[in-house]
Parts: sequence; C-alpha cells; structure tokens
Amino acid sequence: MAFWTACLGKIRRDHAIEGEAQKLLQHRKVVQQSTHSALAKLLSEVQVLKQDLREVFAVYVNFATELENQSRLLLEQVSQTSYTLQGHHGNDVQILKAQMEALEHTLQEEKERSKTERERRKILHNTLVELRGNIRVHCRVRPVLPFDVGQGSTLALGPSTTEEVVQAVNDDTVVVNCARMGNPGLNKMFEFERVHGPEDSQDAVFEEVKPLLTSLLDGYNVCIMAYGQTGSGKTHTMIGSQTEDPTGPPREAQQGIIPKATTELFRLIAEKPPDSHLVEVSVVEVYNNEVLDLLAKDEDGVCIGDKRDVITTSTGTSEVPSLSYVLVRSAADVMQLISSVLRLRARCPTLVHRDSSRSHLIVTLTVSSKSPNALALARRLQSVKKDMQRKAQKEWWSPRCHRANPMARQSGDEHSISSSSSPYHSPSLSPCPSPRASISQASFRTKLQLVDLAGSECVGMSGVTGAALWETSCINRSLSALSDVLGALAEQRPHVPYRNSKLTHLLQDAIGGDAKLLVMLCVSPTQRYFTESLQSLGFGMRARQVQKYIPRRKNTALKLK
Ligand SMILES: Nc1ncnc2c1ncn2[C@@H]1O[C@H](COP(=O)(O)OP(=O)(O)OP(=O)(O)O)[C@@H](O)[C@H]1O
Repeated sequence: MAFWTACLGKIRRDHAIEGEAQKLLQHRKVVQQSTHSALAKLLSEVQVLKQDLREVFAVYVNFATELENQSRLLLEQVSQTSYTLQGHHGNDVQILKAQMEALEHTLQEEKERSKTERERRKILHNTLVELRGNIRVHCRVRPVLPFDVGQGSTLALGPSTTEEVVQAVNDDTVVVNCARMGNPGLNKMFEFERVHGPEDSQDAVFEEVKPLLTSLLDGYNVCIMAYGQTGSGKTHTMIGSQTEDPTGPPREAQQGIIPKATTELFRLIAEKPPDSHLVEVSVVEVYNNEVLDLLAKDEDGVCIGDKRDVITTSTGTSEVPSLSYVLVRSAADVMQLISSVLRLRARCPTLVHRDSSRSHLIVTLTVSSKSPNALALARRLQSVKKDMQRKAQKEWWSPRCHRANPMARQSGDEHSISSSSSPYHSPSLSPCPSPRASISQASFRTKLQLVDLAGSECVGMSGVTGAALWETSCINRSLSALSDVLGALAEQRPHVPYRNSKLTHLLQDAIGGDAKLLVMLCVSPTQRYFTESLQSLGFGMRARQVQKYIPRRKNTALKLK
C-alpha cells in the first residue's frame, strides 16, 4: 500500500512537472513568435530608412554639385566685376591724385603768397613802429616742463591744469584757448612783432633781437626787458640756463640775450677803428622797492650790493648817483662780472618755481663812441667861442661826468678805468671838461639796458608767507606801477607816474624816453597759469599801444651844432 501511495505521489509530481514544462514551451513559442514579428517589422523599417538615406544622399550630391557650379559661376562673375572695378577705380585714383596735386600746388602758392604778404606786412609794421616810436613786443611761449605737472611741488595737479592752452600759431600770433574756462569756443588772439614757440632755441630768440645792437652803435639807446609770470622763462631768456656749476657762465647753446648781446656788441666794436669805443658795465637790482648797486664793493674789494637813490636830473632823465661802473674789454669780462654778482641777487623757492628771482635785475652797458665824424666835429668845435663851448658842454655831458667813479679809485681792480692809461677820457670818469678834453666831448654815449624783471605772481599759487610775502607784494606793486606807466603813456596822459616805484623811476628813460625798447614777454603754456598768461599778454598789448618819442640818435645833436 505504501508502495502504491508512493508511486501515485510520484506520478502526480511528474504530471505537475510535465504541466509546467508544457506551459513553459507554450510561453517560449509565444515569445519566439513575437520576436519574429518584431524583427520582421524592424527589418522592414531598416529597409525604409536605407531607402530614405539613399534618397537623401542623392539629393545632397545633387545639391553639392549644383553649389559647386554656382560658386564657380559666382567666382567668375566676382573676378570679372573686380577687374572691371579696378579699371574704374584706378581711373578715379588718378583723377583724385591729379586734383590733390593741383590743390597742393595751389596751397603751396597760397602759402608763399601769404608768407610774402606777412613779411611785407611785418616790414611795414616795423617801419610804422619805428616811425611812431612804439615799443616792440616779442613773445616767447616756453615748453611744458616737469614742474608744470607738479613734480617737486606739494600741489597735486589734475590733468586739466597741465593742458597746453597757450600756443604760438605762427611767428606773430599767440592764441589762448579759453574754451575750458566756461567760454565755449572763445579763443583769444594776440599779435606781437615776433612770437617764439616752445621749439625755438636761444639762438632763434636772439636773432630777432640782434639788430638792436647795431642800433646801439649807431647811436640809439636800447632797452630789452623780459616780463612774465614767475617760472615763465625770463631768466632763461635773458641770462640763460645754469650749468652744473651755478657760479659758472652758462653753456653757449643755452646762453640768453645778455651774454649773446655782449658778445655781439664786442664783435661789432671789433669792426670799428681801434680804441674808438669804451664799454662800462653797471649792475643794479631793485629789491623790495630799493635800488641796490651790485658792483659796489667793501674795503676788501668784495661786492656787497649797496643801496642807491634814483634822481631826476635837470634835463628830466633819471640817474643813479654814485653808481659803480666797471670798464670791460670783452664779453667774457662782462659775463664774469655778472656771474660774480648774481649770487647776491635775491632768490626764494616758491611752489611754482624752485629758483625764483625776487628782484628786478638791470645790467647796463654804457658805450662811449668816438666816431671819425664826431672827431672832426670836435676839432671844428674847438674854435667856437667860449660861451658856445660852455653851452655845448652842458648838453653833451650828463651829470655822471661831474662825479668821481668810486670804482676808478679802487686799487687793484683790473676792470677799473684809469684816466691816465685810458686811450681817451671816458666822459663818465673825467672829473670835468678841459680844453684837452674837448676832443672827447665829441664822443657820444649810448646805453644798452638788459632787464630781467621779477615774476608777476598770484600769492595763493606761489604759497609764500612772511618775508617772502612782502617780497611778492613789492614785486607785484612795482609791476603794476610799470603797467600804470604804460597805460598813462598809451593814453597820452599829461602825468606819467614814473615815481610811483623805484623800478619805473629807474627805467623812465627807456620806457618813456627816446630809447628803442623791446619787451620780451615770457609765457607759460599750461592751463595752470591761464590767468597769469592772459595778464602778461595783456601787458604786452598795452606796451604796444605806447607811442614814444621817436628814437633819436645820440650823435645827431652834435652833427647839427
Ligand atoms: N624756453 C625754455 N626752454 C627750456 N627750459 C626753459 C625755458 N624757459 C624756461 N625754462 C626753464 O624753466 C625754469 C624756470 O625758468 P626761469 O628761471 O627762467 O623763470 P623766471 O621767469 O625767471 O622765473 P622767476 O620770475 O620766478 O625768477 C628754469 O629751470 C629754466 O631753465
């Protein structure tokens, strides 16, 4: 029984397993069928895709070929067009070139015509200046320098303050660009006899001044005066720039008007008969409205700078009694003398300029000439009556001849004139006229005054205090006195206030007398000094309006007698 039960159980289990196997087989069949059908579907889709791809490729190939053909066509057209265009353009360029050349030619012609016109106008103007006795005004615009951008200064400067607003537009015009000062489009133009730009050398500046030296020997008094704001280049223009050795003379290329004028004067004298000219030098500074004789020496022969007065003589000219004069025989003598006394000149650093001169410096070269004409006249004059001689002596001799020169008495001074060893008696040194001296009476004296004025300045900008503030106010007052004198002369007022300051009193003869006066305006170019530059240019314009006495030759009076 147990056996049968076991067999029955086994049969049941086998049957169940068989049933399971049947089910699995059935499922496998189903899966196989669905896989086949999916595969068939996929294959058909692949076929479709393949067909599509073939078609797309065919389209692409067609398109590429077409594109290539079209590009080739276009390229041909472009090269054809560019070839055509080149031909046309070339013609246009040729035409334009020809037009430009023609324009350039016309421009060149116009330039030359305008240059000739300007020169003609300048000659006419100069003749007019000469005839009317006007003051000549030259202007020099200096280059922008490191201290303009605030180096070495406590002032912090913005870029606008260092912008160049003053420009020399040609050789007689300066333009100040006022646009930045709230006046859009307003430029101020100033015309002078000669304008120098920043690129102009010391030589170029002197070339324009040189003819005055010939005038000096022709018998005219001459004064050259540098005016301008502090740091604008007055000392550079008049004396020159310092070498490494500040006590030494300036290098030749950097030499200013004083050394160059002195050299030129002695060159001109060398062309004259020997011993026909004597040159004496005096050096004066006007400091805090005091006149100081920089050649005055103490007992040890050291220059000390003594105070002097300015007086008006009976003939109405200004004189400095007891002023020291030193006889010089060469330009080197003059420069050595000037260099030796320059250390006495008042200087003070300001915020604008480290080596600012605080005084007006006046170097005077007095030339005594004995021309052959004058000699002949003197011989003839010896025979005229005594009273005529006395009258003539009064006119020919200035009060300087009646005083003894202190320098002449100083022993051991190689520059001092000794009347006995002198080739002829210098009028300034002869104690009084004698019959023997009548020949020397025929000589005439002319003065060359070379003036380096102290700089006009704004107290706020220079940042000075205390004693330096007093110096500044004295400088500004003396310069405004100078301006007042020019104003009075320009307006031909009956009273000219020469005596309002020592400076104007001292320079009275040069400003209002019959001297040939040249004002050298020095101007800084940057926006920082805009107001001061306008003021200086205005001063120059005022000076130009002055009609002085027509410059008179010093020997004409003799010839007429
Ligand atoms: N044209 C120029 N070219 C080159 N350097 C210049 C020129 N003008 C002036 N300078 C330089 O600028 C500085 C100031 O010039 P300078 O001493 O002549 O001024 P200034 O007008 O005499 O001043 P101040 O009135 O304060 O004495 C100097 O170092 C000088 O060498």
